[in-house]
Order: sequence, then C-alpha cells, then structure tokens
Amino acid sequence: MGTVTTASADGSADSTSAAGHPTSLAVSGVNKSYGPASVLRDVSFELTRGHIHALAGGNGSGKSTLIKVLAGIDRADSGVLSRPGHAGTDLAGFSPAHAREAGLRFVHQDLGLLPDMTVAENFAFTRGFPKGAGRRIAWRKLHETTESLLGRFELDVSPTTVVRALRPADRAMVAIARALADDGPEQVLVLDEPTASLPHHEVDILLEGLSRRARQGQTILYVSHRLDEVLSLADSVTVLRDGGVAATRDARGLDQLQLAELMAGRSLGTLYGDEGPASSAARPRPAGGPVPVLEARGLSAGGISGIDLEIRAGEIVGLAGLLGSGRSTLLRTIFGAVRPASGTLTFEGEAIAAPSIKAAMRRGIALVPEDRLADALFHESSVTQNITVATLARYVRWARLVRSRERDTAAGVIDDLRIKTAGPDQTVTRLSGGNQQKVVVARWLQRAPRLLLLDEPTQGVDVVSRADIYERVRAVAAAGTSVLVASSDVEELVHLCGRVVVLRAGRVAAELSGEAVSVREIVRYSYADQEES
Ligand SMILES: Nc1ncnc2c1ncn2[C@@H]1O[C@H](COP(=O)(O)OP(=O)(O)OP(=O)(O)O)[C@@H](O)[C@H]1O
Repeated sequence: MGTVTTASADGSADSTSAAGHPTSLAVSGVNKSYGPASVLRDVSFELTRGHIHALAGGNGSGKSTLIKVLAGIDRADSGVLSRPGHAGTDLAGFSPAHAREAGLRFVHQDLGLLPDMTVAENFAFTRGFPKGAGRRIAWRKLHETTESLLGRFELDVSPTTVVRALRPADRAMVAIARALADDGPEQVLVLDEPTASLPHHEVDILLEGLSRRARQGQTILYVSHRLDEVLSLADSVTVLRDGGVAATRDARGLDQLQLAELMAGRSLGTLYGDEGPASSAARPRPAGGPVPVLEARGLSAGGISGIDLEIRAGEIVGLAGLLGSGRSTLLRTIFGAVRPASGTLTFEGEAIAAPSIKAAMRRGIALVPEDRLADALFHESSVTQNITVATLARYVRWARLVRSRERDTAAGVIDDLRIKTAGPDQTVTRLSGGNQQKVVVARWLQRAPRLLLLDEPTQGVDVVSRADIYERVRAVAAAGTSVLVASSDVEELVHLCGRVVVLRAGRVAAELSGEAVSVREIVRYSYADQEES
C-alpha cells in the first residue's frame, strides 16, 4: 500500500501515510487467543481517509474475530487502536462504547434493519423518536429529518416506505446511511460481507454507491470473500492468513489469482482448480442416464407454480434466479418439507404420493439447507459427530458405535476440505462460518445420496475451499448421485452445472444447456424487465 504506521510517543498514529495521504485510523499489534489456539497474531493495518481498504482471508483466517475486536464485542489480548490527534486506545479493554467513540460504524451482513417498519422508523430505532407536544412522537419531524438524511446519501427512497419493499441494494444503503447518520468524529464505516445476499446486478449498484461515498471522503473497511469485488472496489487490501497479516498491498495491479494465492499461501495454478469458469462451457459434462431420477410436472407449492423439471442420474443441474424466485421452495418441496398444492413428483419412475421429509430421506434424497445455523448444525456436538451423523450405521459394530473409525473418517474429511479446526473433537460452533458450512456439505457428500439438493452450498466459503467442494460434488455425481444446486453465485452455476434452470417469480423462465450455460444468459433470464430480449 506504500503506507507506514509509526506510533508516536503518545501512541497516536502519524496523521499522514508514507504516500502522503491522511491516515484515518491505525490498528497495531493485535493478538487474540482462545485457550491454546492463537487466532490473531500481531495484526496491524492502517486506513487512509477516503480510501476503501479490504480485509481478505480464507475461512478461519481471523476476519470476523478482528471485526469483533474492533467492535468491542470480543476482547483482544493486546493491541492498540490509534487515531490522529488522540492517545492510542488499548484494544484489550475495548468496549462497544469505545468503538463508537473512535468513530467506528458497523454494518453486518444481516443489515440489522426491521423489515416491516418504515425507513424513518428504522432510523428512529437507533437515533430516537423526536417528541412533540404531550411527548407524542413528532412524525412529521421524523419524516423530514429522515428525508434530509436520505438526501445526504443521495438515496432516492421515501422515509415512509416499508424496508421490506425496498430493492436489496437500497436496503443495504439505508443500513449504511443509518450507521453514519450522526455527525460524529471522523467516522470509519466497517462493512462485513455486505453483498453476500445481494443479487448479481444489485451488487454493482451498492458498489457504485460505496465508491461514491469514498470519493466524498468516507473511509471504509470492507470485508469480503468476493475477490472480484475486492479488486474492483478497494484501494488497498490486507490479507489475513492463519491469524497473521500475510500481506498488505495496493489493490491495483493485483489479479484474482494473485490475491487467492496470498490467501492460500501457495501457488494455485488456476482459481477454480481446473480450467476456470470462462471455458467451462466447453468442458464435457455428464448427460446423465436414460431414466430421470427425479421428474416434476406442473409442480405448484407456496411461491412456485407449474414447474417442469427432470434430473438424470449423475447430472448436476443448477437452479438460478433472484432472491424470492422460488429456488429454495422448489428444493424444499422436492425434499418433502413443503406440501405441493398441485402437480406430480416422480422419483426413479415411481410417483411420490404423499411427500414427506421422512419418505424423501428413505428414498435417498438429501438437502443441504441454506440456513446452516438454524437447520443443519448440531450446535453442541463435535465436528466429527456433525460430519458422520448422516452415515452413523457405517460406524456401528455389534450394536456399538466405533468412535475411533468415526473420528478417522472425520480427520480425512477435515484434511480433504481443509476445515480449520483444533481437531475432530472440537465443538462445531467454535469453527468459523465458512468452516461450519464445509462440515454440513461434507456430511452429505459422505453419504452420496441418490439425489443431493444443495441450497447455496458455498455461501461464506473462501475461494480455495470452493474449488475443493466443486471437486467433491463432481466426484459424487460421477459416481451416480444426481445433484440439484441452487445458487445466487452465477459463476458457480456456470462452473459446476451442465444444465441450468432459471426461475423467475416462481416459474421456469428458461432452461439452459451446453454453450447457453453462461453468466450472461442466466442473468438475462433472471430479470423480468428483460423478458422480451
Ligand atoms: N469461541 C471460540 N473458541 C475457539 N476458537 C474460536 C472461537 N471463535 C473463533 N475461533 C477460531 O478462530 C479462528 C478464526 O475464526 P474467524 O471466525 O475469525 O475466521 P474468519 O476469517 O471470519 O472465517 P470465515 O471466512 O469462515 O467467516 C477459527 O479457526 C475459529 O475456529
């Protein structure tokens, strides 16, 4: 990055970097351990005023822990936060109040908005409701101040609109505007995976909004797994690896492969572990066996209607579409978790008369749900138990569970998928988000079901581990498992699937195969306003 932080005698950061830019905030020597596990090791970086600095790193590298330390939620063992003109603050005693006082403003992936409240009410919940005569809420005043705040952020949104009705990028910008609403000291906006649940073209809208804020002088710390975003948005990037700073670089001049290699700490050859998404359309893909494993005809349920779908043995079929297009409902209907209103489902030539989860599992259908924390993890159990729970019968001898065999399997999976854990006996909730996701996916890859339904299988998974997961999915498909994978990551679908079904407003908008499986075509059919194109 060409900047050097030198703490002065009082611990405050020098007010300019070596490149001559004003420093906004510097963090130095952060250490943090959980018992014997060292999670952050001597982490230092600095933020330049009006610049976007990205924090990148593989799963379990320490990004979330560092953000929690900066937010005052987790205590560091040591470390100093410095701002120009202020004495350094000891991060070992840092609290949320200190973070606020230091001008740090956080927007997390879930945005923290109340979706059924209006924009103005959402602002008032953090800033307070203005009161009028008789201590009644002064609604007009609230709407006026909210309107002027939205104007300051160039947001074309009405204060009286219910948040749920906003498009996703506007929702994110409202959360950002709310975080920065009060004119505190020099503020630093910390964004933790803000685009993780945004559809493709909304990401561009948000990134453009952030660039504009930075040009107006806003300092931003940006945490993301998306290497393309990091490189297009950030001025500089700090890469964490195993809790330490692997590199701090100017983002210009870095490409995705170089960034991934800095994260991995080794040469990768290519980003996707093979020829990459651009040429993947040319790769031969299994066409599947002659009889469909699953056949849906005119299937309607919840938000889906009239779905026709066929999946053959060993095929990997993608389900694309915007948020709310019905992807998850379709998977859950096939899994028996949602009752169909009409239409038929046939599995291996046999009509499914009374769909239920139990019946689906008996047939060999497995679902890796989108919300792993709520629906898939056994929180109090170990990594081993979470990996083997779907295949327990394999470890039973003379009516007893052979724990050593179970643990050996888990150790192999941990190794294969590079799951970062203290060991197979570690409680699964102690793992980082991306590593928990790998555990859930691994559970069902172990089982190699007849039909594997994957809902956002690589959400929160770093780029290197994604390649590992793709390889495993291809391997189970090659061995005969049919895979239906729903993903909002369009490149992932292009990379992995021989055929992609695009849903729009609960209906099949297109079925793409061969050369037509491309980012351009998937995006084109996902959006209603381009129906005629
Ligand atoms: N309460 C805890 N006890 C023990 N270890 C923990 C605890 N919380 C986190 N860790 C460990 O700290 C390391 C860093 O985790 P962290 O969540 O910061 O990673 P991350 O970079 O945010 O990963 P991801 O990209 O998967 O979200 C991981 O190895 C994790 O297992």
